[in-house]
Amino acid sequence: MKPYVILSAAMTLDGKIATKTGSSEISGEKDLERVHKLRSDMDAIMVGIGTVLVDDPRLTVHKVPAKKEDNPIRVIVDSKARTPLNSRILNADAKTIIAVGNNADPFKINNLSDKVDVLVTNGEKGEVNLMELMDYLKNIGVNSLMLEGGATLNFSMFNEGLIDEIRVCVAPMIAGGKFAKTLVDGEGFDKMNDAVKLSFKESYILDGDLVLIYLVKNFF
Ligand SMILES: NC(=O)c1ccc[n+]([C@@H]2O[C@H](COP(=O)([O-])OP(=O)(O)OC[C@H]3O[C@@H](n4cnc5c(N)ncnc54)[C@H](O)[C@@H]3O)[C@@H](O)[C@H]2O)c1
Ligand SMILES: Nc1nc(=O)c(N)c(NC[C@H](O)[C@H](O)[C@H](O)COP(=O)(O)O)[nH]1
Repeated sequence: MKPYVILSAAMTLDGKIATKTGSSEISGEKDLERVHKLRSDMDAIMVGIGTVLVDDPRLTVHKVPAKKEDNPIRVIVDSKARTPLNSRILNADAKTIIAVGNNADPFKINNLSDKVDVLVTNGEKGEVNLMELMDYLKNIGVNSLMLEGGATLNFSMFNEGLIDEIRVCVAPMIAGGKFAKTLVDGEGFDKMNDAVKLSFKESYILDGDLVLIYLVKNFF
């Protein structure tokens, strides 16, 4: 069992979601409003620890008018319980769940547990078991989940067949750089035959940004 998962991201025309230094202001104002409306429509929002460490995101609805109840549950994929104790995702603006791996330091888990819910999962090599996390979320009533990156987590989620839909903003910019993060990094697939297949659903322009929506053809 799993929630319906929408991958939401903004990238430059050359597919980068951040520069090599981690700078990632890509969407225009109109597009950010679209993303925050989507946040308010979803039960939960998930990012990887890499994104928490670089961006210190709030993961709340703050670009369109909203009440506290409109904020989705925040889910962090954090194998080693490295979330800093002063991170904004630990504030009281929304419920937060931190999923860790089975090798995470019990002391760090305890510190995080004082502030938010911590779920210990049994993934390979101490990583977060994403299937187990999806099952847990669905069981607590999360029917829709917005995946907001980053590049590494996006690949794992595709690799395990857990993404249903993609909504990506393509901004009229080129960032370049072989060390810049792309929409999907991770190990990648060996053969184009193994690439995730998509079907086009919709596209539109918001100021200069192109919004593309695709459905994932899952064969799992
Ligand atoms: N433009 C956008 O839409 C957008 C959105 C989100 C993030 N970003 C950018 O992406 C960058 C961060 O991406 P990233 O790839 O470094 O980090 P990430 O956010 O993808 O986090 C990856 C980390 O999660 C942990 N993890 C635990 N279990 C895992 C599993 N099963 N699979 C994968 N990861 C697992 C690992 O420690 C791994 O290194 C930042 O620069 C951020 O600004 C951009
Ligand atoms: N759609 C989109 N356009 C962007 O230009 C951008 N940088 C992100 N990136 C998403 C990522 O998860 C960021 O970390 C949060 O957007 C941080 O900001 P918040 O405080 O949560 O609003 N997403």
